[in-house]
Amino acid sequence: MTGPEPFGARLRRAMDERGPLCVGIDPHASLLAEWGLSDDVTGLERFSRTVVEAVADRVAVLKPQSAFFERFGSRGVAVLETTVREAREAGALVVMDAKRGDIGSTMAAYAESFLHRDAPLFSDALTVSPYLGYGSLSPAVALARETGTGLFVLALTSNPEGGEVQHAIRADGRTVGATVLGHLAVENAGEEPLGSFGAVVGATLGDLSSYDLDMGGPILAPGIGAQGATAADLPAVFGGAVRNVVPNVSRGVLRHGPDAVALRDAAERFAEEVRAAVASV
Ligand SMILES: O=C(O)c1cc(=O)[nH]c(=O)n1[C@@H]1O[C@H](COP(=O)(O)O)[C@@H](O)[C@H]1O
Repeated sequence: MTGPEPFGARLRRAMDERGPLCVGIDPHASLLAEWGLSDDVTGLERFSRTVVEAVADRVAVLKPQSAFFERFGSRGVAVLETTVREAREAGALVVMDAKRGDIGSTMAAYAESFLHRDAPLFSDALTVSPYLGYGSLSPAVALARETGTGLFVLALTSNPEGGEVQHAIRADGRTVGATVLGHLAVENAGEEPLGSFGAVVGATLGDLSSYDLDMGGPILAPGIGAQGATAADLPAVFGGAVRNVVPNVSRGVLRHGPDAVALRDAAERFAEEVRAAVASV
């Protein structure tokens, strides 16, 4: 096979070697204050560097939340560029959480911003919204295939408001969320050991046995910690698909800063709980 190694294969290896935990880099103003940092670019830079130095050499995935960097304009985006680069250099895969979604021709530009090899914000994967129609994402799918990167498509989100759209029943009797999962199954068909086109499915959602989560790609599962889910919930929520789950914890880890050792210990506790939960299935 020619071309770069696909994201799904790289992610599977990282999950096997490091465990599947994803730590979110979400520099909320309230966390900057708790860490004794100023709510400005200097505080943002210190916060992000501390998280990267504490955990990027041990967790499979880091997920910077773009909004908390964009808040500071171009200088915040420059910090985001450095964060992505340093996290990748330390061996973590970076999922850029920017939740992009637009009509196809504009979607192509969003994809180039994060998934083109020469982009300053080049990341291993990007979160995207399919709610302008799944097909609107096709330029991002095409570029991801070319550059060996991936997408995480919002399917069943962790927030309580998501249901009015995602659980809505279409004319064919399927829910909108199930339809998104179906598109991803087609995208990932035949990809071994794991497809590159993942779904975002909240860990907060309870029993999802009415959904076919086995769509051949990874499942990014936010909601553990601050939103109330625990690692122990994962088997009940995801069933057999739990082996493809990348659980995300942001504030649940970040609130242990600014001490790097405390951050690392918190991430390792979550990683251990996740390992035990996955092994129980
Ligand atoms: O795509 C996401 O990452 C995401 C999807 C979703 O359904 N719910 C959700 O919480 N997220 C993100 O996951 C992170 C959760 O943060 P904590 O609640 O602090 O662990 C935030 O960056 C959210 O934007």
